[in-house]
Amino acid sequence: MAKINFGGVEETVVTREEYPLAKAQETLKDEVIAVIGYGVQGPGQALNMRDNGFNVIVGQRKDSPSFERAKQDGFVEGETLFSIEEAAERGTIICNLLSDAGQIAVWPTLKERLTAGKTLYFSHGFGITFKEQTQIVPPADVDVILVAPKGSGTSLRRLFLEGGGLNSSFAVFQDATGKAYEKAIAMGIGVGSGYLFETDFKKEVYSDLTGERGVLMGALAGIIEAQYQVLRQRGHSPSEAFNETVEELTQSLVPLVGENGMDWMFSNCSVTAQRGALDWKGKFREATLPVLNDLYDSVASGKEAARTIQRGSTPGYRQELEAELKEVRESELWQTGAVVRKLRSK
Ligand SMILES: NC(=O)C1=CN([C@@H]2O[C@H](COP(=O)(O)OP(=O)(O)OC[C@H]3O[C@@H](n4cnc5c(N)ncnc54)[C@H](O)[C@@H]3O)[C@@H](O)[C@H]2O)C=CC1
Ligand SMILES: CC(=O)[C@](C)(O)C(=O)O
Ligand SMILES: [Mg+2]
Ligand SMILES: [Mg+2]
Repeated sequence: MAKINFGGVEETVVTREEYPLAKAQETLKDEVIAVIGYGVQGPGQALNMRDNGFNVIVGQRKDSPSFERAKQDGFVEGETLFSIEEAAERGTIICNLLSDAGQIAVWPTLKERLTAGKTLYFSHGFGITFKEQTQIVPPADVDVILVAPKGSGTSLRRLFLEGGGLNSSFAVFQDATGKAYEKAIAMGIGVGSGYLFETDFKKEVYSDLTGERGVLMGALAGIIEAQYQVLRQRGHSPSEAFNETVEELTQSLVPLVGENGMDWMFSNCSVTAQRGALDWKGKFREATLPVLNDLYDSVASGKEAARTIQRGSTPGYRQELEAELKEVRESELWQTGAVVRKLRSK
């Protein structure tokens, strides 16, 4: 296991060089990997594992669009595609890739089929960490492991097809067989991870829920809306407000941050921009710190989990969610975005 120094702090990281695919195949050669749930992570992980030569079956509610999608992806009903019950019965590694709220309803079904020596796999620390709310308490004689790709299942698949890998966190919650750690790493390689960063279930879910509610999604969407609103109210046209808020961010500046860091992006902008950005970044940091601390408290207290579960188990919730997304899509800001996206010259 490589020890890598991150800005002065040493952490354990597994690389594909030290744990090559052939080794992962050897570790898991006798396993039947049952991917339960075929939403976003399900397809990404199942297809990558299948292409990597693992024995993969899918369990999904019959008569659902996702069941049809699994068929279209080449899983064959009765051979590699089953009901959730049957896949869980057949699987020796049961990958719980249902939505976090959906995992609660299905847990009794999975638990019954988690016989001694099997492995329960998650891509989120949610169900285990918030066990008071989810009632997900695995039997003591099974291994419980986690591989959480740090990105969308869509990106996991796309990167894999391009020959790359998305980095993932991995963790062991329960090691009944003495092989849980090895299995977690092998699964991480199997699903198409690049590098694997060691964590625990609680740290994974706390950081993940904070990240997606914060900078990655919630804060990003909120700050974009705020700046667009200010520019529009001060008389700027939709296209100008959008270009200076989103288009330049995604097309020019954030790729530079990804390439070589914040200072690299800054140094590729004018000194005027650099002066202003350095002066204002502190104000934005101080303004958002209390919000981010509130957010972390809400995650750590279980409030965010409670809301996820409460909303996620309400009938018709997916339609409600879609209606909320539609409102975003149909706002002037994102309608402008749709037009601006068509005006990209490639
Ligand atoms: N979406 C992503 O790319 C990422 C997701 N994760 C984690 O991976 C896991 C799976 O997430 P997603 O793929 O987003 O899930 P999802 O929200 O797309 O749902 C997965 C599947 O669960 C099924 N399902 C939901 N409720 C059910 C119920 N009551 N009974 C039977 N089936 C039910 C749905 O039909 C769907 O096929 C979660 O723990 C999530 O936090 C981790 C990293 C990224
Ligand atoms: C894609 C991902 O890693 C997220 C944002 O945490 C999620 O979809 O839950
Ligand atoms: Mg995440
Ligand atoms: Mg998440």
